[in-house]
Amino acid sequence: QWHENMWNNRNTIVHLFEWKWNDIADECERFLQHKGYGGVQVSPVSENAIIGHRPWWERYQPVSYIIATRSGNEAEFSSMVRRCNNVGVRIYVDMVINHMTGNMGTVTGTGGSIAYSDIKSYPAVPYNASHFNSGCSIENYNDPYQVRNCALVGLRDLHQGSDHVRERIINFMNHLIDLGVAGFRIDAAKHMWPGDLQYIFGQLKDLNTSHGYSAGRRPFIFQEVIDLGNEGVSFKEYLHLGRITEFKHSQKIGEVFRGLHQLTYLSNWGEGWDFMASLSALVFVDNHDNQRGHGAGGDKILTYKQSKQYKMAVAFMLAHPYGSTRVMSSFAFTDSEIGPPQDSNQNIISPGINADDTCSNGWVCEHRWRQIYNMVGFRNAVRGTGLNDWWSNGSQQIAFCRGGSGFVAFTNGGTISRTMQTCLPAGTYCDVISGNLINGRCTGKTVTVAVFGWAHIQLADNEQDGVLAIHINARV
Ligand SMILES: O=C(NCCCOc1c(-c2ccc(O)c(O)c2)oc2cc(O)cc(O)c2c1=O)[C@@H]1CCCN1C(=O)/C=C/c1ccc(O)c(O)c1
Repeated sequence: QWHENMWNNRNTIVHLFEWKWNDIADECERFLQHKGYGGVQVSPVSENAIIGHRPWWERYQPVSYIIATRSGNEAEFSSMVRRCNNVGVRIYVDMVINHMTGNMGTVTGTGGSIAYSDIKSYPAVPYNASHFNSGCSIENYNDPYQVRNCALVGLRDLHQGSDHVRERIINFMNHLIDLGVAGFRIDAAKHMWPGDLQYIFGQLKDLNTSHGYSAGRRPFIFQEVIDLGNEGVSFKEYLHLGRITEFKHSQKIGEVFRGLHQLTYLSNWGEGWDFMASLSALVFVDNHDNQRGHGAGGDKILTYKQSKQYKMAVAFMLAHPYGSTRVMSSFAFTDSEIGPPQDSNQNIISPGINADDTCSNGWVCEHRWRQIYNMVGFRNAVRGTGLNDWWSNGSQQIAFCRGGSGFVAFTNGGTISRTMQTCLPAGTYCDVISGNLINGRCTGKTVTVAVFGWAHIQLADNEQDGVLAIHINARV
């Protein structure tokens, strides 16, 4: 449950937040497979409440476990999983199983189901009042009982100790496994008892071998446990169940690349910064919630809006061996509630793809930014290596090798202009931050590595990007 079940020349999950299933299938075939992305985290697939202004978080208020949302229906979802698996891109489903909707009287779902949230009746599952916890709402996050047994922001809190609730959840997740998914994000895991989750995960099938998984593969599990170290519930309670989102990584990497800590202190990044063990961590720079500025990590979280620092942070995350990596792919927003780009009938608008491979129609597509997709390629090239030959100028300039397969340099202040050890075999390499290797030529900087790995590295702090990266798969 800690292994992503990706093809071995792939890594990194991209969260295609709010994308439609047909568009994700297209993206797997036309882009993700070619850039070495290993999988896609999709938005919740279960029918959700229709809430007036269509806020992004309406998808986190289930009405049933029918696959019917603004992203598409079951047939479209099933086709997407098949098409993406066929090109080696795995699908991970965002599971909202802690709760159903808020208390909003009679509510209609995106698949047309009706629910009576005031009396905790969800006939399309079916759930009735006996399947929910008592009416308390969470007041004190330092009380682990409240956090699990009371309602999160008033959302109807399911009782995962109930046999019926367990059976409905297990049945839904096993159906998704039948359709070929590789694993699950467990939303609001902190709000469910580890014992209940352990029971549920234990009843999940092995992955469907007709989608290319070897026999006996277990679903990849990554649990959303927001724990910055000061609440009653600790991430430690979930370590034995699967990976866990490491929000400290998101918070601290934002602080570092905003200049609040000098790069030289990144020399012990990971467990040295009080993060959880690397093999337990799912890491990211921002996520769908905290990119809006009021989630975990506060206003220091870097997003597409601070593009230079954001690309440096993503590049560092992908260059460093710590954790299993996830790249955020957003729609543009100014208002923190607003949902995805939609037409006059409130249908989600598909991203347009420009001639330069960027997106239009209100989609940011960070995963299509050259500095980001090329670092996904870097992470593939250095697979299996550690971090070695760390260098720093003692403040805002650092560089390191990944085995003998890759080299990166960062400056967050001042110009690097010196001969450095790149650990790479002699040859001519393309800097994959400033350009691509196309038809045997570098469209950006070229780095000539001499014998014993020495090369002159030039990186000014007024350049478009404060990063330089070379690796064995970008060698002229
Ligand atoms: O002000 C809000 N919420 C209160 C503060 C955020 O609390 C929420 C947390 C939350 C926040 C901090 C924690 O330490 C924690 O344990 C939980 O997790 C959720 C998970 C859901 O599936 C659905 C939700 O509505 C929430 C949520 O409201 C607005 C309006 C309602 C939705 N929402 C939001 O802001 C929605 C946020 C949201 C939605 C989905 C997520 O997966 C998520 O992490 C956050």
